Amino acid sequence: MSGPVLVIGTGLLGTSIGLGLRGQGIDVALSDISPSTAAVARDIGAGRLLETVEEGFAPELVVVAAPPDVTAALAVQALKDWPDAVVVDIASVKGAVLADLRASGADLTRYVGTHPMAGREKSGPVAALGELFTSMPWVICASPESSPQAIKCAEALAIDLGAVVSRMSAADHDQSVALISHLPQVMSSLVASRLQDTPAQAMALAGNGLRDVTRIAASDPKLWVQILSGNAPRLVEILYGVREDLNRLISTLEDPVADGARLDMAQLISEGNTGQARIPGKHGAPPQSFVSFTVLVDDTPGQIARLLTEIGEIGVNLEDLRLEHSSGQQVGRAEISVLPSRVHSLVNELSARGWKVVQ
Ligand SMILES: NC(=O)C1=CN([C@@H]2O[C@H](COP(=O)(O)OP(=O)(O)OC[C@H]3O[C@@H](n4cnc5c(N)ncnc54)[C@H](O)[C@@H]3O)[C@@H](O)[C@H]2O)C=CC1
Ligand SMILES: O=C(O)C(=O)Cc1ccc(O)cc1
Repeated sequence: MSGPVLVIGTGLLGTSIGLGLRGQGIDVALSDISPSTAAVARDIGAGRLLETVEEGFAPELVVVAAPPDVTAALAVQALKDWPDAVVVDIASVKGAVLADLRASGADLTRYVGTHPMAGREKSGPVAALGELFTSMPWVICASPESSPQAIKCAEALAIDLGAVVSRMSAADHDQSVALISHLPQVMSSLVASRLQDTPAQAMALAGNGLRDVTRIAASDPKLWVQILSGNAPRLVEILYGVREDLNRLISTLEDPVADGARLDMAQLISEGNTGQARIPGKHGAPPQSFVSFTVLVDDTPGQIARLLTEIGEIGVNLEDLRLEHSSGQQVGRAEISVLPSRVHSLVNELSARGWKVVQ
């Protein structure tokens, strides 16, 4: 893509797109209903303010990165304001936005709905990351009206930001994300909401299991009201199934020593094992097992950086890293994941260099 690109809505996603494109040297103009939000995005380096662009400014692409409930109206307006531009949106629900666009009567030749499957539980420009989309899926939901040139431009945006393009209809997209994104959000919020009145003494026992399951419970309620209501029928179908599973589990646990109860419990966990193993690994590759071990790291500045540098010097590719810090302890725990074939030599080498390794 050569640009320029106009980003409308400079929150987490819009600013991340601006940062990523600026990193490629592409001219980016920024616009937000909140002038101070746009100014923050500009200050971070995501582009220049739309009101400061020169006469005759004509974007190649307009990216609507505002909340789902205003996305269709902004896309209609952008198609009018920028008659030579391709207009894409990145809203998390696609069917509802497309239906509103069609109802507006706008010519949708230059419009393509898209959805980067990358985000964070935070919102606003300050949380933005230029690398947010690297190796993450980006769904292109071309509609029958979209021109081949508009589709190519939408795909170029995703590719330029390092994402992996995946093509789907809006209906297939909404069906897929109901399970892959909206169910996890709801389950995470349901678990975390149980913690509201938990005594501090119990909360102090929290480990990574709880953190893993509840990370996205910190998401923005305003955004999620719009996402859940925009995809409610698909999510409800899945929740009926979850309700049945929950009812079965409750009956089993009401009499855990009954004949067959233990088999039921084992089945629940092992069915979860099967589903979990199907989650793709890095770069959309098939799931791959890594081996993890823990290195104890002194709680002093620069220790993590030194550990990572030394792993690089040893020549082993770090597949994942998780840091855990126990309150009141002078030591942090760095959980390192690598390919099984590399673990033995890495552990030996790190131990020889004086690191405290626990497996
Ligand atoms: N948060 C996430 O992880 C992901 C979000 N998305 C989608 O990206 C879009 C943006 O989400 P976030 O960046 O997370 O939200 P955000 O709340 O960080 O940013 C939204 C921005 O849009 C602006 N805005 C609101 N109404 C506007 C209007 N009428 N005109 C211009 N600007 C307006 C707001 O002032 C705000 O700066 C949403 O449609 C969301 O569904 C897609 C993938 C991931
Ligand atoms: O935080 C995460 O891991 C997410 O998965 C965030 C997210 C939120 C909304 C989307 O439409 C897509 C991704």
